[in-house]
Formats: sequence, structure tokens, C-alpha cells
Amino acid sequence: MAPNPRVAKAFRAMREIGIPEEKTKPVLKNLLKLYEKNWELIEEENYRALADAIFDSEEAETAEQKKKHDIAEAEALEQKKKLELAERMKVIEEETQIPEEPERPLKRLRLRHQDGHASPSCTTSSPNSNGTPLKKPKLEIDDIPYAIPRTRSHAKTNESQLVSPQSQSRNKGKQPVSDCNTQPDVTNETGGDSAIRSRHPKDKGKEPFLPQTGFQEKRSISDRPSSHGVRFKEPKVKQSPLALIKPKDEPLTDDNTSKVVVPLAVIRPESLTNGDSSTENGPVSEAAQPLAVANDESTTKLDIASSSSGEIKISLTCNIVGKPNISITDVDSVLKTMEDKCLNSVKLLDPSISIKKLMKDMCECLLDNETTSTPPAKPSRRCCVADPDTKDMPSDTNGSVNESQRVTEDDCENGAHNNTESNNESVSDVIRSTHDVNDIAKGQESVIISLVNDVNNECPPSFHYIPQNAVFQNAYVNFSLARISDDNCCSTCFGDCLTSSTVCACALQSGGEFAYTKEGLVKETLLDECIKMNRDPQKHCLFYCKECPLERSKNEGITEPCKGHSVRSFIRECWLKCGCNKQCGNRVVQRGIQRKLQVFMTPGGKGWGLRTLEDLPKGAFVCEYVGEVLTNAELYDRVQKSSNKDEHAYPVNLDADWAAESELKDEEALCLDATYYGNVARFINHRCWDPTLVEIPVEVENPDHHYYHLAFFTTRKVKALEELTWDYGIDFDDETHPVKAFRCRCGSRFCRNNKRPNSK
Ligand SMILES: C[S@@+](CC[C@H](N)C(=O)[O-])C[C@H]1O[C@@H](n2cnc3c(N)ncnc32)[C@H](O)[C@@H]1O
Repeated sequence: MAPNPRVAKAFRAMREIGIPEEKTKPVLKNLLKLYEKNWELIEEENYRALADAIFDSEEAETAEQKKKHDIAEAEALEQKKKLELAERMKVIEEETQIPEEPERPLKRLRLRHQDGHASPSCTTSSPNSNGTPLKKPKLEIDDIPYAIPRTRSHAKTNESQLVSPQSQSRNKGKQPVSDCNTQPDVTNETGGDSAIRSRHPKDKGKEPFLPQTGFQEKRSISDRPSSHGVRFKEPKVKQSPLALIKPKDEPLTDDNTSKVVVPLAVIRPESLTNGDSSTENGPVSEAAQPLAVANDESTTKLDIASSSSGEIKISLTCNIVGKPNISITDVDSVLKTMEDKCLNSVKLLDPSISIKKLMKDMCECLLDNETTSTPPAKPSRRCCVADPDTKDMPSDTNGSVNESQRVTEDDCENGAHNNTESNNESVSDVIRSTHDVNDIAKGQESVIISLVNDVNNECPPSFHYIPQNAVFQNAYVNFSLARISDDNCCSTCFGDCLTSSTVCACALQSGGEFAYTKEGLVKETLLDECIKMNRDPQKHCLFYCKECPLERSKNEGITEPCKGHSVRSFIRECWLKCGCNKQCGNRVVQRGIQRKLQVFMTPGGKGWGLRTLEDLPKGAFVCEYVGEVLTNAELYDRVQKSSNKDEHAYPVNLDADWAAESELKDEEALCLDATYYGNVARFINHRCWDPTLVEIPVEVENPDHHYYHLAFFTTRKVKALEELTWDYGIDFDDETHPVKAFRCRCGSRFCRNNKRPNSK
């Protein structure tokens, strides 16, 4: 068939510019389709459109080819990498292979544990952690949270320091926006039965400690309690002479080896299996706990040993042929070199590898393993140490617990530690978990607080017992006497204010009534009001900050609106500037724990709990929530940095009087965290409904209410051995909360975590 003359003409025109017919043909075909056979468009400007289309298609083809080539190259590279990786893995395997012998005991012990024998590892008491090896809060050198005095960045003027709390309250600039569905009972303000101090013009409610605002409210991270045992890296803190309490300086983990004075026992792996303990490396203390030795077939030997006081020593013996006089002066540089070596030779390792940490982990594994090796018939309570000096337990009156119900010295004898060096806290954080079962407070309270576990093998979490709050770092807590004006104390009183015929100035501060009865109990009106408010904070006066410090602490650029704080009633106690004596009836909380209490393992999966060993009347002071005083920003930071956010002890917000503040500075927006430093209150479990305790803010030293004490009082009569519980105010529906809520096992009828299907 004769070619279409227009087609032939197009071919010709393209040939003239050097494009062969076979290239022109497909492009022309496409172009005709595109232009719907409109030849004029193609022939315009001497076939310019056709030429352009041909050039474009050439370019596209080249690009396609290049792409294919690149893909092929990448695949080849990938393949090469895989081969290299496999090669390296092989090398690592060969290099890190541990001789079979030393490993065997570990494996066996783990298997025994898996076989269903009680886990001897010191787990946290989280119900979820049952049966898993202990993950103790690791406090590394830089991690130890000291109770450090605040570094006050801006001091208040003397003028403002001398303003009485009430006038302070009156003079607060802004009128808080409140959401009072039910107005607080104003009769209290005018001399009702309760000794509350209204901090807000209209307020009279209590407020939940926790920054929560009611059951349906979403709370911010610092609002909500969370479980203990979180690991976090604390910011480095500066020491200042203004601490409330400065806990003992903790010795640093890595220095411990230098403090080991007791020769360490070492046992060969084979002797672990037959119960025979042969030793080496010099004399062995009688009480030393045999551990393990790993022997390299060649010339290197790894020893792991513990002493009677619980230190663990890892030592590596190398055959340094040709360098007989070697002396290592700088361990850090050795570690650094080793880390570099690891990174260079085995490039797969995490760049933040730390040999120190590896060695610490090794210690933990070792402890785990060692505990697992305890015969199941007599489980070890390795972390618990009975101190012979504190053997006297609370007497058995009023239904007190009997001897068989507590963990005795015998219970602990299988442990790695005996009591000979129980006062020696100069060891690693492993040892920090050592608690005296006869007195967890270690003599720091005026009563002994024992600890028992009749349920499982768990040890109490690692923390420092402190009987009073301690400032962590930035919290502004000012106890200066100059801040207490004459109106603010009863300097002319004498003896016991409660029995005085004249009305004491402190009573005037709280509406003319003391909060306590002569028997030292909180008066019923105040108590019932607090209980009611805790049950349904929504129905009470809620205050919304204009700029909420809790939201601000998140430091996320856009500050979310305040979720609300309940305005609470305060108890006001006499203090140093008052003329009364220490036994004054208006000094209850400041005298500390007076009741017989016991930390015990709950049978219902809530971990450790607190119970009373004596019958308690309604309104009795039990204990204060004691912990580190942190700013909310510090707490937020702390929780964010923690690797296990849901294992944080329940922090509480000191926001009971934020309504009285026009604007809170960061260092004034405070909270308490008992995760690392705390008292018995850190063991009190949550109960959604009808808890045995209620928390009430108590003013002792501070006329302003940035800082105050949080005291627990009984909500009803409590029988000896009954568990003490309080409502954390937790919102179990808040799934956006960074700290995961636990699964509530409070067992109460109206448990908020076990709602009926359509209750939402
Ligand atoms: C402040 S601690 C209380 C003491 C804790 N049980 C312990 O063993 O240390 C809070 C933690 O206790 C546990 N807990 C408290 N109340 C609970 C409840 N009602 N149900 C389940 N677990 C609870 C949770 O693991 C929570 O994170």
C-alpha cells in the first residue's frame, strides 16, 4: 500500500534533521492519536511538535534506562552488604562465644524459675511484673536523685513575704474562673465545725490531690499517679545549703569496688551444681555468697563474686605475657578504649554502648540468677534484711499481727546479705533495695513499721525511706520565720491550744475552729466534706487556671487549656512561732506516724500495700504522703525521660490552693514524687470507692500554699489488719495519658476501671 503522502512528508522532514524513520514512526503515531489526526498541528512550524515529541521520548527512554541501571546497582550493593553482615555476625559469634561451662548454671536456674517455682527475683510490685526478673530502678552515678535544695531564681520581696495568707488570698489579682456546680458549704467559713481555711473568695471545697479534675476529666502527665519503679536519668543537680532535708549522699555505684573490704567468694560453676563451694582468689569470708566464674579456655578468666555485705565484684584475669609490671591507673580510659574498640570492630553495636552499664547489667543478671538458685521450699527474701537491733515488733494488742505473719530473719537467711553490714549503704543500687523487714523506716519514724510477704517471693521496690519531704532541685519552698506574721501564729498561747479558754490565733485563721478534736481526730464535718469531695470532685468547686502550670510544664509550644483543679479545705496546724508546746492538740501531722502500720504483700495482685496493725477510729491521722518536692516541669521531664513510664510511683500535685494564685511561677507549681524517696505512703494502694483513707492538705510551715503537707486520715473505723487505701483520683479512660494506668484490682463495687457496659 502506498504510504500516506503526509506521513511520507513527515518522515522526510525528520530525516532532514537526522532522525531516522523508525524513531519517527512510533512518536508520530502517538502524536496523531493525541491531536486526533489533526495534521495541521503536526505540520505547523515545519513539524516542530513532532521533533519535540521525538526528543522528549528519547530523553524519557534515557532516563528509564538510567533508572534501571541504578536499581540494578542498588540491588548489587544490598546483596554485598548482606554478605558482609553475615560475615560480621559470624565473627561476632566467634568472638563473643562464652565457654559452655560457666553458662550452664545460669540456664539451669532460669529454667527452674520457668518451671513454676516462686520467682525469687526482686520484681517491682506491679501486678504485671509477676514472675519477671527484677528491674530495679537503676540509679547510676548521674542518676541518683538527691534531695537538693532549690536554686531560687527570683526571691519574693519582703513585703510580699509578710503578707498573711488570707490577705494574700484577697489580694490575688485575678478572679479565678470557677465551675461550681455546687457551691461549697459556706457555713464552715463562718465558724462551722471544720477548721478549713478558705483560700478562694468562694471556695470551700476540697480538691483531689492529683491534678485530676474528676472522673471524666483528662489529666496531664503530672496530674496522674503512676506506678513506681521508673528508670530515669536525672538532671545533674547542684547542691545548695537550703535543702529541707538532704538525704545522705549516696555512694556511687562504680566506686564500690574500691570499698570492698571483705574478701570476695568465688565459686566455680561446677560447684554450683553440686552445692560444693570451692574458692579462689584468696581468703573467703564465711558469709560470702558463692556466685560464678567464667573460664576462658585460653588465658582469660572472668570472675563474679559477692561479699557478705552484698557487693558484687566482676573481675577479669588476663594473661599479660611480656608486661609483668602493668598498672592501670585510669579505669575510665580503659572503659572508653574498650567502647571504641567495640564500635570499631563490631560496627553493629549501639553507638551509646557503655561497658560500665554492661557490667552493671551483668550484676543484675547475676543477682537474678543467684536468687533463682534458692531452693523453692525456702524462698529467699534477698532484698530484705532483718536487723537484730530492731527485732522488737509492735505488740499484739488490738488484733495486732502475730509473729508468724511477718518476714523474720530466718526468712531472709538464704539471701545474699546478712545483717552484719546492713547499715552499710555504700554499695550499688542493687543494695538500695535492701529493706529492713523489721522496720522499713530504719528507725526514722517514732514507730516501727514492719514488712511481711506471705504471698509470694517479691521484694519491696528499691527506694530511700525518708520521713519528711525533701526538695529535689528547683522547687521554691521557703520556711523562713520572717514570712510568718504575728497574725499568722499564736505566739501568746501556752501549753495546749485546744484546751485554752481563749480563741487561739491559729484557730482564727481557720474560721475560729480547730480541725482536730481533743482526741486528736479530724472533726467529722471537715472529714465528711473531704470524703464527699473526693467521691465526686465535679460537683465541687473547680478552678481553671488561666495558664495552667501543668500544661505549661509540657513545654509543647501551644499550652493546652487547664483541665481544672478542685479548691480544697486546709487544716492549719500550730508551728514554731506559736507559743504552745509540741504536744498541743493542734499539732498532729507534724508529730509524724503514731500508729502501728505494716507494709504487706496484698493477695489480690496489687503488689505491696499498707495496713494497720491496730484498730483505728474515724478521723485518725495515719501518715503523710512524703516524697521529693518537684516542680511540675521537673516531674514532667522525669517521667518523659523514664524508660518505663507506667512504673512510676504515684506523684501528687500540690494544687489545692492554685485558685488563690493569679499566676504561678514554675518553681511554685509543685508536686510530690515518692518513687525514689518516700515514706510508707508510697505503699498505699488505690481504691475507687469507699477507701479507708482520705487526703487533706495541711499547712504547717508555709503561710502560702504552694507547698503544704498531704495527710491521710481514716474515713471510718478501720479494723486491725485491714488494708489502708485511698482514691488516687485516677482516670482510667484517659488513653492519651503518657503514663499508662494500671488495671485496677480494687475490688470495690463502683470500680471506675470495671464499669458496666453502658455506664460511660
Ligand atoms: C503508689 S504504688 C502502691 C504500692 C504498690 N502496690 C507497690 O507494690 O509498691 C502504686 C502502684 O500500685 C499498684 N496498685 C495500686 N492500687 C492498685 C489497684 N487498685 N489495683 C491494681 N494495682 C494497684 C499499681 O501498680 C500502681 O502503679
